[in-house]
Amino acid sequence: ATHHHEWEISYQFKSPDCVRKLAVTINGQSPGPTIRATQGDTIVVRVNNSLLTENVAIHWHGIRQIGTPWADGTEGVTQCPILPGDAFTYTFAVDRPGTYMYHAHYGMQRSAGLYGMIIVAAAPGGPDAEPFAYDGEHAVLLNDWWHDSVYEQAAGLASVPMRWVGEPHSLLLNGRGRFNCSAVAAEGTCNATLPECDAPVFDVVPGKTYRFRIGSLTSLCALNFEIEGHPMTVVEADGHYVKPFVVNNLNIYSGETYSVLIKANQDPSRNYWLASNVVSRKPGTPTGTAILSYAAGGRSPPPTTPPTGPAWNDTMYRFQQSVATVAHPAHVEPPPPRAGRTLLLLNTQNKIDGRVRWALNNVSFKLPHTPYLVALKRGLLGAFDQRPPPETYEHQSYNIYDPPPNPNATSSDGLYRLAFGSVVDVVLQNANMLAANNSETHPWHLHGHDFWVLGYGIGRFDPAVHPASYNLKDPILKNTVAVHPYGWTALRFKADNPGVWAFHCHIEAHFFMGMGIVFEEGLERVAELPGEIMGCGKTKGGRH
Ligand SMILES: O=C1O[C@H]([C@@H](O)CO)C(O)=C1O
Repeated sequence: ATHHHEWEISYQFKSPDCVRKLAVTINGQSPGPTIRATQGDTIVVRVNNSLLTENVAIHWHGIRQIGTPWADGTEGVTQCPILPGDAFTYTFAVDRPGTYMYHAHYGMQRSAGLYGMIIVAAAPGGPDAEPFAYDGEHAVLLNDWWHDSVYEQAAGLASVPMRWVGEPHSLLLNGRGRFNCSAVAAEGTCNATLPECDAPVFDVVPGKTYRFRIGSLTSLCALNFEIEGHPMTVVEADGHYVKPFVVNNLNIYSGETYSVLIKANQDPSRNYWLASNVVSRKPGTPTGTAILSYAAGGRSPPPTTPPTGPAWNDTMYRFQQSVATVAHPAHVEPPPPRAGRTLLLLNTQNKIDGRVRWALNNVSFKLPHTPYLVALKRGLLGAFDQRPPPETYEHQSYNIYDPPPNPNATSSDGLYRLAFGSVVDVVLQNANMLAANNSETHPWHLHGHDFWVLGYGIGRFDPAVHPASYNLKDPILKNTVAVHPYGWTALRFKADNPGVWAFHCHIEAHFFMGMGIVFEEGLERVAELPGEIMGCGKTKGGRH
């Protein structure tokens, strides 16, 4: 089946956490409408940009875009942005069942409210049929939210000295949160009685089993999600079935999705909290909440205090969940036994011309003005730096526990060109930031592929030692993975999807500050590019 959607992108006054703010909306909504389809369907979304003075581009997060690399929606990589007044049609297949998301991929626009969920049902009776059963289903999309505009945030990040975005004002569940209005200075901008910021309610019937699809598109925060009194069995991660394991609460990083099963087996005379809490950074934001409602409890808030989650700085707790996430025994897709090429990427916070930036092997990423896909197809060699970025760093001598000894870095828009069909390993090594005694969690997201997660460690990655302990038996396939503080994460993928693909930290501020790279593979196999991805108005695609 083909599903057609007509979207109008516009600014609207919204009060997701009871505080009025301009948000980028889809057909007046933030989050936007959930896209629902069945595996094998085609999605057609015509995006009309009514932002008046602002460009837009939309990325379909977790959808591999096989055969449609120009529909990945990554401004500067796969397309020119959609200009105000223009329309752009994204057409792509959803070839795998699972829980996915979409969001703006232009500047820091995702943080302005342009995001939503994609839910793809398994083809009935097919090889990807779900290896678990449930009676009902709910979806929870997690986010963090600031009252400052993304322009204030971006300008702050690019300033000397940098003005960091700081901790979010609110945590949102399905686009709703609740700010304490007494803390808002301006009269009339906070209204706690608006239905728009009422806690979302999820109904359950006693005795039944529910699937919760949970996604996070936070701009900054790693989150811990909990359903008070209801242990969760993890069954899906990023569209892949997981060997089931039970948690009382779930750590989820920006760009990840999970499905969990819960049994509605608690005292049905009351309600229970859904709670999201900041982890990995010292929390400065109240718990985000929603209500699990057994009918007898009506819509009323639970009688308890919302759960506050595990200790925010318990890295090993989160590490253990990462390691526990492996492929379901009946759905193991073994990785190729070895890679033809290995990239060792040191993640550091640096300074360039006084600006705080992030770098990989001391190169900070900047997006080119001409999208790579177009530049490469047309042989426009001057459109970006032709020198490939470095494949490794001084891994034997670099002390990841110290701030960078030489914080200076260079910036580049060069990319890694991969042999089509080759197997590539990437090891992401985390390190200390500019300030002493701190290393953050970075969720890395790869476009156009799922990768096998071969291993995690805390400390210095040693290429002579650690590959021997890789999980080649049942690694999970994912599109987003955490690199823990002072840790490393090893992943493997096949460069078998012709196109140009971004790979970056999914923290909005960090990609903006240069924390990403780009891969090209099989460019000669990319079909003729649709003119729509280039230029604007009547000159789009070089038409005259
Ligand atoms: O890039 C970042 O900058 C701040 C901090 O290092 C400086 O304020 C922070 O927490 C980041 O992740």
